[in-house]
Amino acid sequence: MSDAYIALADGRVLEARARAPGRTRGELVFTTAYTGYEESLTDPSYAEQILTFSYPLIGNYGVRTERFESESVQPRAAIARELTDDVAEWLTSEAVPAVDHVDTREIVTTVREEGAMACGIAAGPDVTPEDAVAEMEACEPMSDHVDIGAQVSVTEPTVHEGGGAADVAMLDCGAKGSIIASLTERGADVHVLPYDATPEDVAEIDPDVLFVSNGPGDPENFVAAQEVVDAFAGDLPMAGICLGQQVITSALGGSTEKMMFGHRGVNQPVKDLRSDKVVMTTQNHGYTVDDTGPLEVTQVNVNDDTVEGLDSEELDVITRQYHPEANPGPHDSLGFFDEVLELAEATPHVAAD
Ligand SMILES: NC(=O)CC[C@H](N)C(=O)O
Repeated sequence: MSDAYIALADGRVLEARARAPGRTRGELVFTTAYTGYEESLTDPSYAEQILTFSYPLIGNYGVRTERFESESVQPRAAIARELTDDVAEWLTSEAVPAVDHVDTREIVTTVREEGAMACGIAAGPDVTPEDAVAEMEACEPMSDHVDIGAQVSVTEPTVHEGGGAADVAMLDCGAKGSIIASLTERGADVHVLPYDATPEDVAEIDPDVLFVSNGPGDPENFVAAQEVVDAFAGDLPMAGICLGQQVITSALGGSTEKMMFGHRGVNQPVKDLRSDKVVMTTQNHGYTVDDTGPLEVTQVNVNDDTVEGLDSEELDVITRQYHPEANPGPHDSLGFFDEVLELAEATPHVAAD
């Protein structure tokens, strides 16, 4: 008898071992990252998802809060071939269900062939396969989580001082801590605003650059952030990472679409079209820009040609689909933050009309 079950939308129920008890549901995704489980498990972009690790052993170098990207565990549940006691205890204390002793290759190939899908988990003494199926059946599509920003954003404006080299107004749609740190380390003061901040809130800061953070779910649901981008387009330099790229593009007249299973890992090759160089990048996204609107494609994914970087000299915009802050992952693309600071210093302060 198993003490954990994973129910998939295609009707299968997999047996597993409970490592942190509970019942839950979410969109089933996988990451191929072989390190960085603490960063992934605290990345707010994983809200409402169940994260499968394709790397078989997760937890082999402990759990340290210095490596966290936010204050809590963000995916609804974790699945691995083998979770160490350290990770199991951490997830138990955070009340996030976790299971292991399951064939994660089967889960990964299923998601690759059928797409990210609804999933239910039931773990702990006395659970039944039907419990997991009931969870899976109650799982809503990601785009139905219309106010997902409220789960991951600050509720009050917060300032992170970096020395006053520039004032960055950041719309916090679920920002990773290391994105803020990458800006403060370069001397910027980062004024973090709630995901539903208004153009007036941004104008009050009188920033040098508007930054739209990463975040979970469907970018089309971040309506307030799109309104802010629209209000300042052409007047204020802008930058964004991941959801930030998607929100900026949509607000400027482009559009996004859902990918079949997305990109999650630390070895995604990205080609810069201007220098012809390829760098390795960290990624975590399930949507992609399909119509770039007024923005020009500067970087593409070598595997599938999806848009990885955009800019507009006229509008003073630079964005990345991947994660240049590289937590976890290769440091090839850290220079993006220098470009953001250059953008910030290039233009005098303006206020919203
Ligand atoms: N890391 C992110 O910002 C993810 C963006 C968006 N939620 C997606 O899945 O595409």
